[in-house]
Amino acid sequence: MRASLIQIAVDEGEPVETRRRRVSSLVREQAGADLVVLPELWTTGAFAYEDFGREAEPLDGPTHEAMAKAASDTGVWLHAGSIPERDPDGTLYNTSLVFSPAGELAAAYRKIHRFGFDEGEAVLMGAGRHPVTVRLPGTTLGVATCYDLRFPELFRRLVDAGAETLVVPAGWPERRRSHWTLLARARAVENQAFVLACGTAGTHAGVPQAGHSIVVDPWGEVLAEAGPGEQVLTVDFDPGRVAVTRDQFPALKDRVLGLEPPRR
Ligand SMILES: O=C(O)CCC(=O)C(=O)O
Repeated sequence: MRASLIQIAVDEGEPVETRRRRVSSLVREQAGADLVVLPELWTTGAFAYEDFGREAEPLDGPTHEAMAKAASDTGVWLHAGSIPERDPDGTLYNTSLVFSPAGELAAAYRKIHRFGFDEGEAVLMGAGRHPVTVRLPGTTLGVATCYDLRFPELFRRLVDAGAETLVVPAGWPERRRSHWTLLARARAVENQAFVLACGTAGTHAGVPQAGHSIVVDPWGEVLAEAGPGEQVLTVDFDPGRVAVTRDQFPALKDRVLGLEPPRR
């Protein structure tokens, strides 16, 4: 299976519509890939809080339209990263969109863990409630977004639902790059799954982005890692390695569920 992670630069100064066209072209350049992955909130930038409301779109808005067409023109599965989605009731969500090679929306995932503590996304957006998996020929994706990477219990739910390839679009800041790499490897090792984590480059809202998109195998080895700038990271991997790893080192089978409360 071939995956291409498009680590787009999100800089202010580039109008959203220009970036949408540029990203569409980059997706079309990935013909021959099976799966193309984009980062989190690449229309606005994950830290451009003031733009969330202005650029929010309905699920079937302009990014949906452009990405559905890019996926079908290219004949790839497209994890189109996330958009600021405006629900008909007015609530904003950080919502990831996954398209089939026919350009159909295969899944929408509203980010469950919102980042920002008492500001930004955490107060401006609603929280998703539903983990999401997507069945592809050859593997099942489990999707999560950026800050979700810090919450292993979500990934366990995805694995329990059959996920073998964990896809994490992000807008991770340079300041905590060491956490990004460490957590991507940890989620791969503990879940014995591939992790495809696609970040952004550039600087927006004064926050330099880490880049360093990364693909990790079920043994925790890094198959490919991007640099800090705009880059397409292409990697070939064998989804069958998940079953082999889980069979040869069956740690997942040793999980003990339903423990008693801690003794004090
Ligand atoms: O957890 C972090 O350090 C970064 C998270 C983040 O930037 C996000 O979820 O948008």
